[in-house]
Amino acid sequence: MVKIRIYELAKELNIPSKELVDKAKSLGMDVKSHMSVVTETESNKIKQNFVKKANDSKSVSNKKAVNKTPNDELNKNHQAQNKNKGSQDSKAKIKISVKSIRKPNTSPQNNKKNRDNNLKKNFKNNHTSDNKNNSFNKTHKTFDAKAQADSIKRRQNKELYEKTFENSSNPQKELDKKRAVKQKNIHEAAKKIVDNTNNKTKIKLSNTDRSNDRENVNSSKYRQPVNNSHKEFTKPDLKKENQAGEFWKKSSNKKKNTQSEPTFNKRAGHKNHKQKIKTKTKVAVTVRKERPLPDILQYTEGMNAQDLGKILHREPTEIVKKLFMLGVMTNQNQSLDDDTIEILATDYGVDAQKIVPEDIGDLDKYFELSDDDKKNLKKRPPVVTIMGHVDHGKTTLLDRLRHTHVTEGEAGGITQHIGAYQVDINGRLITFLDTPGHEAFTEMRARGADVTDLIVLVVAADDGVMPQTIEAINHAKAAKVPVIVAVNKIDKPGANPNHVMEQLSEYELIPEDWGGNTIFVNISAKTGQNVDEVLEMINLQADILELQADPNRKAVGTVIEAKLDKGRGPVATLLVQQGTLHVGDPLVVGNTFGRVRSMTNDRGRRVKSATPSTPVEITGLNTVPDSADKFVVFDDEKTSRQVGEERAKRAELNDRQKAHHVTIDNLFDSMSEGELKEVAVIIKADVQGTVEALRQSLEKIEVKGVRVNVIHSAVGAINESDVSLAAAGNAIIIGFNVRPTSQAQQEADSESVDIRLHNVIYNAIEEIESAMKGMLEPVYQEKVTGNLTVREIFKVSKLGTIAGSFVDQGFIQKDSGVRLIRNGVVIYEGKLSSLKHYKDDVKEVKAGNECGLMIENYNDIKVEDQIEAFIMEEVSAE
Ligand SMILES: Nc1nc2c(ncn2[C@@H]2O[C@H](COP(=O)(O)OP(=O)(O)OP(=O)(O)O)[C@@H](O)[C@H]2O)c(=O)[nH]1
Repeated sequence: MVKIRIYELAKELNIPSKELVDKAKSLGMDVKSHMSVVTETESNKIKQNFVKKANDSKSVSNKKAVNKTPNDELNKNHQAQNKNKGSQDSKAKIKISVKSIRKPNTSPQNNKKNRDNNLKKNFKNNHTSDNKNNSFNKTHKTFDAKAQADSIKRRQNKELYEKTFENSSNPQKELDKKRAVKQKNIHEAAKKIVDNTNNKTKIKLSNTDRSNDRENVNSSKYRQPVNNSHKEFTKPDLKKENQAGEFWKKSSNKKKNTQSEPTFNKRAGHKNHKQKIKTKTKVAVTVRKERPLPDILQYTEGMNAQDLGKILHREPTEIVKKLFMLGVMTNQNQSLDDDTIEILATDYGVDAQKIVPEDIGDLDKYFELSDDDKKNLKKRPPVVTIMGHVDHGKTTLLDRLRHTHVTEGEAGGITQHIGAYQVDINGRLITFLDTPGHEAFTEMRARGADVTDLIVLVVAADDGVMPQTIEAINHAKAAKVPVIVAVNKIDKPGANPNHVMEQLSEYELIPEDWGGNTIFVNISAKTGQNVDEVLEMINLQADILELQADPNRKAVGTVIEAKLDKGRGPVATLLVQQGTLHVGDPLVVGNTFGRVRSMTNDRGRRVKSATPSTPVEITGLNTVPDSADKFVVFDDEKTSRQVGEERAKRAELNDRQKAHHVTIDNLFDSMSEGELKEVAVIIKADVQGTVEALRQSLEKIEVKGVRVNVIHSAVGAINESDVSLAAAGNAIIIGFNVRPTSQAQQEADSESVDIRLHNVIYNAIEEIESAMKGMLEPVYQEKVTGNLTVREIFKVSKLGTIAGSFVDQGFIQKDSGVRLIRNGVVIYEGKLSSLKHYKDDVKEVKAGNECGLMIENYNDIKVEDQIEAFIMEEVSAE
């Protein structure tokens, strides 16, 4: 037996299952639900029952169709309506859900209202048709049931809708809350940015700001201008969202230069975040608050607008603008002269003060005594150098002094050669430089170290004045150092001290006994006779010289000698000239620096300090200095390092430049620069007669303001001593019938000493004279070269007046000066602008020729005018 389920049958009959269940129950069938089964018979019974109903209604509708009544129309409409309604309902199901998602503003109440209206309408229509037509009533019942089902569905949907929105109302509220918080954060962040900008202090964002910003950026989606507050709960409409993102991106970009507007999407937000930082940086620069001007504009030479801007607390552009307004066209990097800076300062209403940077590399300034130093001056031992001719007994005398007064009384004391030593005579110290002879002395002088206070000139009584004696005298004179003459070897049988006195008188060393002021002591270095008297005389002379120094200040002095010791490193003998040198003192020595690590005196004893005129050997320098280098003690090692390095740098530069000495070629340059008021000359000749003749001739040369000073003249070859003297005294060596020794030539080359060799006296004299005169400022003299007569005038509108002239006398040149003379009166003086012979440009037109000439910037030339042509000629100084 075929059985059929209620819902299948309902489907077949196109009626709701429930209606069918009810019907089946009314027909007495055992049916409980739509899942209940009915037999085929029962099924047919139900079908028949429904078909009958349907036929009934069909017959009614057919009848109505024949007599088309308004009710039919209405029914038709009703059916159509219902049909539509059905489809609308099904759509409504979707619509509700969609609407609930997309258009939450369409409130449930509104929906309910609409649906109720529809229902009412349906009821109204149905009610009307019920009154009119019973069959319709039956149909209505069907529709009524359907409407009920729809109603239930709608209710369910409504509940679902409400439930959904009820549930969603909480997150919505939370979102609203969050949104409010984010909004607040944005405002705070914005406020911070503004504050930061105003304060100028903070360009970069703090972490907090950044995190806030990030949040703000994220929160931007909560700030969408969407009226539909439920949008977040729908399936995102990506297209729209992207559009919105683009919108916000754009709008954010637009607002980039104002304040940051959180962007829609995160990436854009991140990008914008960076832009925000940039924007803030930019803003911070532009709204920089001006700092007050300083009271004084302290500037150094060559400052530019940028440097001045920093000092004045102004933008360099402002400085440039201001200078422009003051009539100075410049840029930010261009150096400004002192006057411009002063004017600028005045314009700003501040005082200008130029600061001359201190030359840290200059050691000489530390040798100058301040007023304080002068208050502390105390007597100091004299520094003595022994000079004299070979074998006259210099070394013997030094040894005698050393052993008599140095090692004496110091059992086991080892005399150490450190280049200088001190002797004690009656409680007074005398410092002797240990290298005898004038070479070392001159070498020191040549290097700018005048450490010697006194010279002891040793002359052997049996030998008399010899060439090196004279050299020594000249060196002493050049150094302006007083001389004490020690006439030595008086113990020798052939000794003749008086003869020595006589000889020396010729060199302006006249004994006191003879009315002069030179101290003479007759001694025997070998026996020690009168050696102490020499020492006493030295002290006497020192008293006359009033040798003083300030022992309280920081030490300065000179290197006597220096070497590299294998075990101790650089070792230098220093002569303290001012102040007191202590172990541990940071110092600069020449072009090196260091700290006094150890200090030893001339007797090999360790000492902790050294007072003025004391020679000490020190260790602790970085490199070996040169003899005659100066040393200066500084406050700290940092400064000494700085100065030492600066000096080393300069020395390197100087090495590259050749030492400048006076030569015949640069003689006049030196004279006109004011370096020279006298030309120092050394004369060496083959015979004494020539030496004298040259000396006298040279000394007679008369050139305004300058004279020749023969600092040394002697017979013999030009030797190293001559060269070193010339180097020290900036002298020119003139050799007559003599040649320099190879060593002297080498030294002259290295020291750039000019040696001039002659064999005709006149030539030697003329060379010096012309060198002195020839480089004088050139004097120009006018020389008239020709006379012309103007014979014709050609006036050319674009050029001016061309004077057709005849050269009566001499010549006229293109670069000649011309005078236009009319009736014996000079009308105009100027230059030619063109000179032609016929149509050709020429350089010169001679007498007897015609020419066409034009005078520069002058056209008032008339026929019969005379033209005088002249040139300026250089004439040599008288
Ligand atoms: N009789 C005598 N001989 C002396 C005296 N002084 C030096 N002599 C001797 O003269 C010689 C030369 O003496 P030095 O002291 O070497 O002379 P110097 O001037 O130092 O010589 P150089 O170093 O060559 O320049 C030596 O043999 C000495 O012994 C003296 O007073 N009397």
